[in-house]
This record gives sequence, C-alpha cells and structure tokens, in this order.
Amino acid sequence: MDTINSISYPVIFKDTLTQLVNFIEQGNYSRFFILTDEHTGEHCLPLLQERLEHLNNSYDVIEVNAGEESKNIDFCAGIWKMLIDFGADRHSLMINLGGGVIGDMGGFAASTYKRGIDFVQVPTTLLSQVDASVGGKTGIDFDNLKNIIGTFTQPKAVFIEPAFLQTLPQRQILSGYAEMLKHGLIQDAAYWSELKGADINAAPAPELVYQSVAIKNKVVVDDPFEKGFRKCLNFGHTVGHAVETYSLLNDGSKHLTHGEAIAIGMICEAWLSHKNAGLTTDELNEITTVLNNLYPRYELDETCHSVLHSLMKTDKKNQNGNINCTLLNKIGECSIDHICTEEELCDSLRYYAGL
Ligand SMILES: NC(=O)c1ccc[n+]([C@@H]2O[C@H](COP(=O)([O-])OP(=O)(O)OC[C@H]3O[C@@H](n4cnc5c(N)ncnc54)[C@H](O)[C@@H]3O)[C@@H](O)[C@H]2O)c1
Ligand SMILES: O=C(O)C(=O)C[C@@H](O)[C@H](O)[C@H](O)COP(=O)(O)O
Ligand SMILES: [Zn+2]
Repeated sequence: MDTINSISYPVIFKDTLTQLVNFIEQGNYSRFFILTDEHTGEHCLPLLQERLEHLNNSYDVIEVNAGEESKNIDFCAGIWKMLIDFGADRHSLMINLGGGVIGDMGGFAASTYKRGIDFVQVPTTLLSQVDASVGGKTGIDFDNLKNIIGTFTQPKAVFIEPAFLQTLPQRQILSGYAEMLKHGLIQDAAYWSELKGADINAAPAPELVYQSVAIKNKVVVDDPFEKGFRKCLNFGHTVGHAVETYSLLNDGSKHLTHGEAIAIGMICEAWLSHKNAGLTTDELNEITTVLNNLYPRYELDETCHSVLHSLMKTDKKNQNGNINCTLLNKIGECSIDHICTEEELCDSLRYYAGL
C-alpha cells in the first residue's frame, strides 16, 4: 500500500511529505509555487512548510478564496498573473495543496501557463484524495457550467497524506464518501457493501482511500482521455452536475457540495438504471436507502425541471444532441452511453422528490 502507478506518474501513499520534498529536490526546478486556499493555507501549509525548511530552493505561495465559487476564469487569471509577477519560467513546478477546486484549477493554470509547466497534486480533502487528484482532468467552471473549460493533463505525481484529513469538517468527509460509494457501485460490489456500513463520522481508514484510488486508477489508465469506458466514473454526474450548478446559482453560500449533489444524482440515475439497464428493484431500494439516509434532502420540485434539463444538455458525455448517461446493470457493474429522454430524466427527479 505504498504506491500506485498511474498513467505516467506515481500516486504515493507512504512517507508522503518526505517523498514530496525528495521530488522537489531531485526535480531541478528553477522555482516552485504552492497553490492554497484560505483553509489549506491555514491547516495544511504549515505541515508542508516544516518539511521545506531545509530546502535551498525558494518558493512562493499563491492563495485563492476557498470553495467552488473560486473555480473560475477570474481566479485562474489571478494565478497566471501571480506566476508572471513571480517570474515563473517553464522549469517551474506548481504544487496544488488543497481539495478538488485547487487541484482542478491549479492543474488547469499550470497546464496552460507558457503552454504547460509541471504540477503535482497534494490533495487535502477526502474527495480529492479518492477521486479528483488522479486521472488528469483539470479545469474551471464557466458560464455557470461545471468544468466546461479544461484539459486532460497528468500531474507529475500525487501525494496522499492522511494527516490532512484531520482538520477536514465532517460535511466534507461525507462529500468525499459519495465518490467512494460511486466507485463501489460502478466497479466493486464488495467495496460498496463494506462502505455502506462504515462509520462515516470520521475520515475513513487509509486502506479504503487506497482502494478507491485503485478502482479509479484502473479505469483512467485504460482510457485516459474518456473516449469510452472512463465515462463510468461519471455515474451520478449527469443529474448531479446539473443539481450542483442549480444549487450554486440559487443557494448562495449554502450551496450543495459536489459529493452531496452527486449523491442525489446517483439516486436519480439508479432509478434510470432500474428502468433501462437491468438494476433490480431490490438493488434500487438498497442504493436509495443508503444514499438518502446519509445525505441531506434537497428540494427539487417541478419548477426546476426545465433548468436542470437545460443544464444536462451541456453534459460532456452527450453526443448528437442526446443526453448520454452511465447506468448500473447491477451493483458493482455499469455500462456507458445510455440515451435518456427528457421525460425519463424528469421522472428520475420525481422519484427523488417523492422519497
Ligand atoms: N478532476 C477530477 O477528476 C475531479 C473529481 C471529482 C471532483 N472534482 C472537482 O472537485 C471539486 C470538489 O472538491 P472538494 O470537495 O475537495 O472541494 P474544495 O476543494 O472546495 O474543498 C472543500 C472545502 O474544504 C476545505 N479544505 C480543504 N482541505 C482542508 C483541510 N485539510 N482541512 C480543512 N479544510 C480543508 C476547502 O478550503 C473547502 O472549503 C469540484 O469542483 C469537483 O468538480 C474533480
Ligand atoms: O475522473 C473522471 O473521469 C470523473 O468523471 C470523476 C468525477 O468524479 C469528477 O467529478 C469529474 O470532474 C467530472 O468530470 P466532467 O468531465 O464530468 O466534468
Ligand atoms: Zn465527481
């Protein structure tokens, strides 16, 4: 349980911060930059800085506001500007110290600055440790659409440090847990069974984080650019991204987290899986009960269906104007490219609302 080899880089689980310092020392970088947000600047940066004290390399810290509201072109431009002001050359390294927002946006900023500088992911939320840091999807939100601008660019390494999870609020633990449950549902029934009964009041054991990364990694290694089966990792996201965006637009600072929205999306898409892909009634009931008990309820009445449907029409898995979902054939097995109609998608929202 030390390292997983991903597409072109290691995901490191052991002696993580020491390994990060070694990586910087051996990388011969002209300069490095640590991207943080307000919370990781406070809770995670000091732990890293302790280890950097004996290094000769100089570095700068770039801090952005925390949260999804910052994952946009304005904050990204702020990062590019800071890199210019700090004199970052092509042999610079960006260290993304934070959750999925920092990883996605920092990865995007790095992959485009001077046509691309190296970056590493140091994920500090459960969600980013089990999912966002691996696989090379970078990006920002634009025009109220999730991750609509971005690249597939692989980091040079990923460093997963369990100590960072100690300061993570419970709500964020639960948010990351949704992507872990997704990994079980799409690829591993035994993992789903193990997780559904686990204590979610604290960060999960490192073995479970490792298992999730292993599941995701196998998929992204086989299909790094999402030409086909990688779409399985998007189970719950056709509806989930629409619900997340809807909440970002309507709920101000009380918006849903990514994981909370994906949990709702997984309930709806489990219903679609029952209708169109062979998921049994018992399995649908099991998935619905587990997710509905774990995650807060969210009101989705008829008035929001047309907005949600318009948002789903922009999903990246779609083709030729059809909305393409990833659906479960059974717990632990899924298939991609199921075309779902507006009526079916709205019925799935009605199923959720009627629970
Ligand atoms: N690239 C991918 O493959 C991928 C996969 C899944 C999700 N995502 C994206 O990831 C984002 C969600 O990521 P997230 O859930 O990590 O959100 P986030 O980055 O907004 O972090 C959640 C909150 O936790 C705080 N935080 C982070 N680490 C902390 C720590 N150790 N202690 C205390 N507070 C801490 C952050 O400041 C923030 O307030 C979404 O934008 C989603 O689209 C990307
Ligand atoms: O890595 C992937 O592939 C995923 O789909 C993982 C998702 O959990 C993640 O939310 C991802 O950012 C979604 O990507 P998008 O292409 O639908 O924006
Ligand atoms: Zn996700």
